[in-house]
Amino acid sequence: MDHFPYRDGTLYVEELPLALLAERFGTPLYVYSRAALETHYRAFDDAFGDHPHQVCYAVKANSNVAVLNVLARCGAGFDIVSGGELERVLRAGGDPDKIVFSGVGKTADEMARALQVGIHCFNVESAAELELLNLVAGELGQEAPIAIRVNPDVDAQTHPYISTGLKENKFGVDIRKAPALYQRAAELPHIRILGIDCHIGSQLTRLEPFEDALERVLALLTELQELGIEIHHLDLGGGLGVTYNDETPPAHEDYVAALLRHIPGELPVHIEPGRAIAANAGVFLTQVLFLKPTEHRNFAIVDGAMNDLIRPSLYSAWQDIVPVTPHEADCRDWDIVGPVCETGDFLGKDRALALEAGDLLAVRSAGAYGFAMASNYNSRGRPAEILVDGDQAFVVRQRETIEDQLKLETLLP
Ligand SMILES: Cc1ncc(COP(=O)(O)O)c(C=O)c1O
Ligand SMILES: N[C@@H](CCCC[NH3+])C(=O)O
Repeated sequence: MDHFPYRDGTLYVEELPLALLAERFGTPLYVYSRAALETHYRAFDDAFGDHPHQVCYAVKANSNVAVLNVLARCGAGFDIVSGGELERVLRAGGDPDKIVFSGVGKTADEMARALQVGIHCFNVESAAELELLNLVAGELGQEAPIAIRVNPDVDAQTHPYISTGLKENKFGVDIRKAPALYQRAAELPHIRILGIDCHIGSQLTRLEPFEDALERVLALLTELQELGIEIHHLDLGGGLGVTYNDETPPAHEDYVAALLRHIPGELPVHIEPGRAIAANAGVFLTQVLFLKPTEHRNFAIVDGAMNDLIRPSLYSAWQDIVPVTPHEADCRDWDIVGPVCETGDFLGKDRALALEAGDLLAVRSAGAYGFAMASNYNSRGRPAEILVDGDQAFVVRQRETIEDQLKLETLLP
C-alpha cells in the first residue's frame, strides 16, 4: 500500500497534503508516516505467526527517536551498531532485552554500557572482539550473551558497497572457522553462547541468497550441536529490498515464510530489517530554486542536496522524483541537482518532468538511509524531520541552524 498517494491532484501523506507541510515547515524536509512504519513492521511480525521470533529493526536505517518510539510501541526489538544507537533506543523506550549489537568495531566502553543496561545479545564479528568482550564482562562480574556473526560467502547480488556476506568483506567470521571460535567461546568464563548470526547485505530483491546463506547456517548449527554447543536462536539479519524503480522484491510475508520453511522445530528466529520498514515510510521534499537549461543538459537546481540525501551520489541509486502538485508546463528531461559544490551532487538525472521555479518535488522511498546518512557538508544544516500521524504532523527533529554547528567548534586561545 502506498502511504503517499495523489489525491485531488496533489500528493498526500496520510490525511495531510505534502504542500501544506512544506509551507508550514519549509524545505528541504523529511516526512514520515507513522501508519506506514507500523504496517511494515507488523507485516514482518505477523508473518511469523506462532513461531518464536523477534523483529529487531536495524536502527541505522532511520534512527530518529520518534521513529524508534513508534516501533518500540509495536513491540519491536532493535539491531544497533554503536553506543550512540544504543542511547537512542533507550531514549525511545526500547526494551534492552530486545537489543542485539552488531558491528565489527565495538569499543570496550560500548561493550560495558551495553552489558550494564542488559542487552539481549552481542553479535560478535571476530576472535579479537570475543576476547575483549570476555575481559570487559569479567571486569563487570557479568556474562556476555553472544552470537557469532558468520560470513557464509554468499553473493547477495546487490551493490558492492552494501554486500556484506562475501569472504572478501570485512563482516563476520569465516563460516568454516566458526566452530573453532564457538569452542573458544565455550571455554571463556564470561561468555554465554546464545545463537548464530548472519547478515549478507542490503537491498536484496531475490530470495535465493537468503536461502543459500540459511542453508550454510543450518549446516553450522548441526556441526555445533555435534560438538555439544547449544544454540538458542538464529539471527538471520536484515536486507530485504524495496521497490525504488522496477525491482520486485518478495513481500515481507513471503520472505519470512521462505526462511521459516527451513527452520527446524521451534528454534527462535531473529531478523534485522531496516530498509523494508523505513524506506517507503518516508519522502524527502525539496523545492526548485532555479531552472538552468543549457545546450548540453537541463538542470533543475533544488534546495535539497547530497548532504541531505546521499544515496544517488554514493551508489548511483535511483529514487523516484515526483511533482508534489503536477501542473501543465513544458515537459523536458531534467537533472535534479543541489547547491553543493560537487559535480556528484544530484538527486536524479534525466527525469522527464514539467517544472517551474518554485515547484515542490518529492523524492520517494527516502525514509531509510536518508536523514540517517545526512551531513553538514558545505556547512548546510541538516533538514527537519516530520512524523505524520493521521491528520497531525509533529516536528520530530528541528532543522539544524548554523548556530547548532558552530556551538561545537572553538577558536584557538
Ligand atoms: C548487521 C546488519 N543488520 C541489519 C541491516 C539492515 O539491512 P537492511 O536495511 O537492508 O534491512 C544491516 C545493513 O545492511 C546490517 O549491517
Ligand atoms: N546505506 C545503504 C545501506 C547500508 C546497509 C547497512 N549495512 C543504502 O543506503 O542503501
